Amino acid sequence: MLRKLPGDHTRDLVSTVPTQVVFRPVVVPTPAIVTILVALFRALAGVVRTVWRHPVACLAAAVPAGLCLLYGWRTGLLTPVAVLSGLTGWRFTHPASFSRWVGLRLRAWWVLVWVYRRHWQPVMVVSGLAKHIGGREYLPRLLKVTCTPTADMVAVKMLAGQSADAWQERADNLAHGFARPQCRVTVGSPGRVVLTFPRRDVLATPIPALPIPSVPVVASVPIGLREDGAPYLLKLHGTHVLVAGATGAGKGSWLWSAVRGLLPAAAAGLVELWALDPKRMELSYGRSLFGPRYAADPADCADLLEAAVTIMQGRADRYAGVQRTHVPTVDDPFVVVLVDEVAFLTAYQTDRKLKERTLAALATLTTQGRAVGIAIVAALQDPRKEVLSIRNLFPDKIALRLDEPSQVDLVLGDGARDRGALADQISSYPQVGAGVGYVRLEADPEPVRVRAAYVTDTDILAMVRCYAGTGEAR
Ligand SMILES: Nc1ncnc2c1ncn2[C@@H]1O[C@H](COP(=O)(O)OP(=O)(O)OP(=O)(O)O)[C@@H](O)[C@H]1O
Repeated sequence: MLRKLPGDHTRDLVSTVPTQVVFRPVVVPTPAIVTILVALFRALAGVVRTVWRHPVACLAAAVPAGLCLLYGWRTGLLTPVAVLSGLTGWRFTHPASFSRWVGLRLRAWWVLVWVYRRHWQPVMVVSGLAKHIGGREYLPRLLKVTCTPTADMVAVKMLAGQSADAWQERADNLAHGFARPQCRVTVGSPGRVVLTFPRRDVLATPIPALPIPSVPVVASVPIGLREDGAPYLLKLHGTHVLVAGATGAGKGSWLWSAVRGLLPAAAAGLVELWALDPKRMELSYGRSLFGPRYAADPADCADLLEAAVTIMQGRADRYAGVQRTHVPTVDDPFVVVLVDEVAFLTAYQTDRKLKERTLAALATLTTQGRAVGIAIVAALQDPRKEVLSIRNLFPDKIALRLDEPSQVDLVLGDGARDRGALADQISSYPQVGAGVGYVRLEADPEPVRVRAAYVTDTDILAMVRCYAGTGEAR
């Protein structure tokens, strides 16, 4: 109407204020039969849609109703009673499968209706994700809610032309709007985002040291848990990992969890664990696991790194034109060089020559080592470029508790904090926050929140008792 007669629209104006123009709706007289037919069609479409979307719920209502009509209310009542008793029995005998097939689905339906759909319009409008154009309101579409044991996942179709960044910037508004502690926004398929609202933090309490793998594992090592409760495996073979975190952030638990996971492979000769421990306070505790490949003095550390470079070059010469990737074997084991507080060897090293040797060896290993089976796992307190100029040579990064918001992007790369990596907000209370961090892998820009298991001194002593001598030169 307005498009056909552009001059007419002022006739329908009800009020204008500087920020808002309100139109009186245009009333078109319609014959009653048309209105009735439209209403009937809508009702029918609604019934078909409901049956299509919720077949089980419809069946659950239809069967007792049908039995009631055919055989009376006593028989009709029998079905829901039998179903309820069955469900109760299932709930108590197999809680895990009940939760997966029934509990979480019921919960998803309930939070869809009671939380997300009920508050959708006001939250979208107030957070600025809805749009008003020509007096009409356009809302992003709430597609589906699924529940995991720890979080609600809300799939959303964005408005045409909207970007995921706009949602990431309003993650805080969404969390408060739906009364959830946090909201993380991830990109689904084009035009869609998934909002993850954690209900309970599975990472809020320390995770005891994980069992030592029963078989040698090399590629991905069990480290701890992800925020969705799934086990977290850290890929080490074919990459290098930088773990950055303020003092007391729990960097040690990442290093020790990696060592613990690799011990069977080291015992089988498929992995060599090398340790550089300039502070002498971390890896020295399990020193006998590393045999002669342990160094604490900066000069010894530089020697050890150069020895790794020599191995790397030897392998590169042998592999050239023969093989392009490394396969761990007893003759060519996967070499994992653990470096605690790498800044002691680089930025804080006063001997310039030593510092240059160390940096050159680290840079050579991080640029050329992964294809020939050498990985560096380095821990660092201060992530500034002046402290570790080669930090970008580490493909995979982990940000544990950091002191300032700006440090998050320094560690994980631009935009990581906007994508939900709130490493500066991790609790400094060790019980709650030590070992917790955000992981950003080379292959995936979405940061994942993870907690490393806590390998205590007692666990390390037990590891030493079982595996001492593992690192002796073969
Ligand atoms: N994964 C963990 N879960 C629970 N508590 C932990 C964990 N990791 C470490 N802690 C606790 O936090 C304290 C500090 O840990 P840790 O020494 O590993 O930190 P750090 O980051 O290496 O600190 P620094 O850089 O000062 O050496 C430990 O003494 C321990 O009590």
